[in-house]
Amino acid sequence: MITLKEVSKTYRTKDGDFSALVPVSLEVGEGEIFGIIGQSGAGKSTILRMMNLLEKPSTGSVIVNGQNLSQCTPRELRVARRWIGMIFQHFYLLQNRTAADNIAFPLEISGMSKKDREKRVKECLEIVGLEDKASSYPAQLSGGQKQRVAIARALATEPKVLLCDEPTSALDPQTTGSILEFIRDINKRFGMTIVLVSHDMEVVKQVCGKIAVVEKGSLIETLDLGRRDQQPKTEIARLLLGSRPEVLKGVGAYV
Ligand SMILES: Nc1ncnc2c1ncn2[C@@H]1O[C@H](COP(=O)(O)OP(=O)(O)OP(=O)(O)O)[C@@H](O)[C@H]1O
Repeated sequence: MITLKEVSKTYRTKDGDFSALVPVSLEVGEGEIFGIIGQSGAGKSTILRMMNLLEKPSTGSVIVNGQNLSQCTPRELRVARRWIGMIFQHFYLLQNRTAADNIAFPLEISGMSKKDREKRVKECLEIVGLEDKASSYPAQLSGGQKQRVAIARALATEPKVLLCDEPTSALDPQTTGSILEFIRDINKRFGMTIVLVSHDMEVVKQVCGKIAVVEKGSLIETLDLGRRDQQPKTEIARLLLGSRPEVLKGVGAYV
C-alpha cells in the first residue's frame, strides 16, 4: 500500500544543510498497522510526513496505493491526499468551529454538497462515539474527545490510509488506551492501513503488527512482531519481540 524507495531528507537551515534522514526504503502492506519507533529527533515524523508529501523528500520516491506521489502535480496531490488521513499529537482542530464543523471541513474543501456532508459528519461522529458532542467547540472537549474528533475528521473523506503522528503523547494512560482501541477498531472495521509514529514502546506494542526502528536518521531494521524467527538488532526491537506474547494476548490487532 505504501512504498518508500530510497527516500532521504536534507533540511536547509541557516547553519547549512542538515541531513535528517539518509536514504530509507520500506514497505507497508494493505491493512497493516505499522509502527515507526525511535528516540526523539531520530527522524520518525520526517518519514511519516513524507508518506503524504507534507514533507517533500530530497531524493527517492513515495508510492501510495500504486501512485507515485513524488511525481504528482499539486492538483493530483490534493486529490491523492483525500485517501490519506492524518492525525497529530496536538490534534490541530479549528478552535472557532464545532466538532461537527471540524469534521465537515475536509468535505467542504473537496466540494461535497451540504446534504451529503451532514450525512457523512453524522456517520463519522458515530464511528468515534461522539454524537452528543456535535455542537461542542474544541475548548469544551477533553483531550481524548479532541483526538476522537480529529480521527473523525481524518476519516471523513474515507481514506485508505491513516497516518498517526504521536497520537497519544498528549493524553493520560487511560485515554491513551481508548484512543488505541479506536485505532485498532478502525483498522479492523474498514481494513484501513495505519502507520503510527511513537517513541513509546507500550503504544507500539499494543497495536502494531510490524515496526521500523529509526535511529539518528537511519532505518535500522523492520520487524514483524508476530514472528519468532527474527534476529533483532536494537534493544527496542529485542524488548518488543520478547514482551509480545503476553502483552498482545487476545488483542488480535494485526490483520
Ligand atoms: N523543518 C526542519 N528544519 C530543520 N531541521 C528539522 C526540521 N524538521 C525536523 N528537523 C530535524 O530533523 C531531525 C528529525 O526530526 P523528526 O521530527 O523527524 O524526529 P522525530 O524522531 O519525529 O522526533 P520527535 O519524537 O522528537 O518528534 C531532528 O534533528 C529535527 O531537529
